[in-house]
Amino acid sequence: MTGAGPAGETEGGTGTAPARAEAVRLRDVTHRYGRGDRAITAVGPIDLSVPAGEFLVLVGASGCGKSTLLRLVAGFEQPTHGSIEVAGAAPRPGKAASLVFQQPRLFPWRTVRGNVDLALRYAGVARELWPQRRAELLARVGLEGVESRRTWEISGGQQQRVAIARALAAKNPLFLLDEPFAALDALTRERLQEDIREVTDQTGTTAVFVTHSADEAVFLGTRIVVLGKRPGTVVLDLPIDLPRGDVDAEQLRDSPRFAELRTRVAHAVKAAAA
Ligand SMILES: Nc1ncnc2c1ncn2[C@@H]1O[C@H](COP(=O)(O)OP(=O)(O)OP(=O)(O)O)[C@@H](O)[C@H]1O
Repeated sequence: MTGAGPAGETEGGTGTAPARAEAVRLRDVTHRYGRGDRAITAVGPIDLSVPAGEFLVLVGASGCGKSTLLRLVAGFEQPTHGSIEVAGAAPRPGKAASLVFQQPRLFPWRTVRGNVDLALRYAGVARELWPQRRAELLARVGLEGVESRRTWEISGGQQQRVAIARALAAKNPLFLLDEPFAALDALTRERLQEDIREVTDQTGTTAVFVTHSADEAVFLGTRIVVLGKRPGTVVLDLPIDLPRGDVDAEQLRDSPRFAELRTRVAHAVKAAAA
């Protein structure tokens, strides 16, 4: 990775590993809402480079501009200043990335099957391949056996799994996730954290994930960026050196290194918000 903001603290090696392709690049990005006296600067200036395959977690106090940053990367907003590239080009709304929000945003009149099939249709998958792809996706997110249910007949955690399956359907190399597990109970949240960690590791998907939780950030991220209070700039850019791949999640959460990193992140968030 490269590029904390000028005031930011950056950690990590000097980089002898071969350079990975750049999934996302923000150059001197600032975003303001409104005009004149009513204008507020939501975020920036920010310089950030996200290599392909990284799981970047954005943490920061409420209102510091995390969601704004995600919307900019998704192409839903144009930065007031600076530039953004996703895979080397300006982000195209709806095409740049797959998005997962706090609310699953499913189509309630459709079944689980119908919701996933719609995503496959949007992704341009040939209809004859849908049953096989759908089965793969539902197995991947641990949702076998509920295909025929309407979305209101399954739990909140299952609904979020459908949302993740839909996001995976597009085979998009970039995932943007805005507090996707915030509304779930602690146990379901932990299970989904484990699943999204595994799925992104296995598929090599680049992720930018927004959360308020230092715990969630340390468990998920290969790198954590803490934003200061509005307008958010990078105050800490921390590579996470916890093991990836086939790990025992419980052991990982209980490890001294995990606790150390969690404290570090929590302190940085608190100090930045003060
Ligand atoms: N569409 C908008 N129009 C005007 N102001 C906005 C708009 N969206 C966000 N803001 C303001 O920009 C600032 C940053 O908001 P944003 O939602 O990006 O922060 P956040 O860090 O994601 O907050 P939270 O953690 O509470 O979700 C806030 O002051 C917010 O009120």
